Amino acid sequence: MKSVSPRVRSNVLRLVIFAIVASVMMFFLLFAPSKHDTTWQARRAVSDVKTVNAVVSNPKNAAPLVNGTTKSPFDLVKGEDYFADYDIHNVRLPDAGEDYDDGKNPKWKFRYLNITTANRPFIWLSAKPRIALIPNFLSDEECDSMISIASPRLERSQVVPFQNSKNKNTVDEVRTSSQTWLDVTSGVGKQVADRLLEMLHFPPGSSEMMQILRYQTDQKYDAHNDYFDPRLYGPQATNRAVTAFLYLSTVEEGGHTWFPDADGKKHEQWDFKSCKRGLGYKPKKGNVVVFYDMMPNGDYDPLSLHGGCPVKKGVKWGGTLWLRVDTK
Ligand SMILES: O=C(O)CCC(=O)C(=O)O
Ligand SMILES: [Fe+2]
Repeated sequence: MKSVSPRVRSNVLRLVIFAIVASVMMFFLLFAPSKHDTTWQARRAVSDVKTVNAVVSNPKNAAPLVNGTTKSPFDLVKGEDYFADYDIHNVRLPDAGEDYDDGKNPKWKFRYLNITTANRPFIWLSAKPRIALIPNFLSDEECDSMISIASPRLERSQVVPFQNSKNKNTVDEVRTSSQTWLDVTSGVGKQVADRLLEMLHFPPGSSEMMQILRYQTDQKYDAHNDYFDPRLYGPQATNRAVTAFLYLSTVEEGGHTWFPDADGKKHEQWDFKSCKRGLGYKPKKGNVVVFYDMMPNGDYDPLSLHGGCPVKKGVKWGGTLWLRVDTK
C-alpha cells in the first residue's frame, strides 16, 4: 500500500474538520429557532395535541427578553406572578367537541382565542372558565398615556343596582376604587381597543368605552360576574361576552385579579371576598388578562366569577374593556 504524504494527510484532515464545522452550523441555521419565535413555534406545536403547556422556557443562552432579565414572560412563578390551587402550567383545554374553536358554526356568537390562529402569543391560565394571559400587550407609553388622561377625571366607582332591588345605591362597599371612561373611537383608547378586538376576533366597534380604574391601598372589588343576568337586571338586547383587563401598573403587593372558581371548581358556598382559592393573577404593567363571561353559544358562564383583591402596597391602575354580542 502506498503511503500518503504528510501534506496530503493534513489537507484531508482540514477538509474533514471544515465539513464537521459546516454541518454543525447548517444544523443550527436550519433547526434552531430564533429568539423571537421560540415561544410561538413551540406553542403552535403543542396546540396540535390540544394540550396547552403553559411554559415554554427560554433557552439558557438566549438574549434578555424582559427588562434586562432572561425570564420569558411565559415563565410564571407561583407566588410571584400568581397563586392557584391547580397547576397553571398544565392547563388542558376541553376536548375538541366542546372547544368551539373552529369558528364554523353559524349559531356561535363569537370564537375563542385560538393558539394556532392568534396574531400574537398568549397562554391559557384556566380552561373552565376560559382565562388567557397576553404578556406585553401594551407598551409602557400606552400605559402611561392612559393613566395621564384618566388621572384628572377620576370619580368613585359605582355598581349597577338589581332591577327589583329596594337599594338603588350605585356607590357600594363591594367596589371601592376610583375610575373614569376612556373614548375608544380616537387616540390611545382606539389604538388599544382595536388591537384587542382584532386579536379576539371581534368586529370593530363591538366594545364599550374603556373603564380606567385606580385602586389605592385596601381598595378592592368583591367577586362578581360582569354579564347582566336578565333574572336580576331585566331583558338585555346585548350583553358582555368577554372582559379584557389591562394592567397599566405593576403592584408591589396585593391587587390580584381573582377567579374563585378557576379551574372549573364551582363552589356551593359563595365566596366573594377571601381572595384565597382558585386563581389570583398579580398585576404586571403591560399585560392583559382576558376572560370569557359567556360561552360561544351565548350561555352565560357563572364560573367567570372574579374580583380585584385589596391592594396592599403600591397603586393598581387598570383598564377594563367589555366586548359585547347580541343576545337575540
Ligand atoms: O380589578 C380587577 O382586577 C378586576 C376588575 C373588574 O372585575 C371589573 O372592572 O369588572
Ligand atoms: Fe368584573
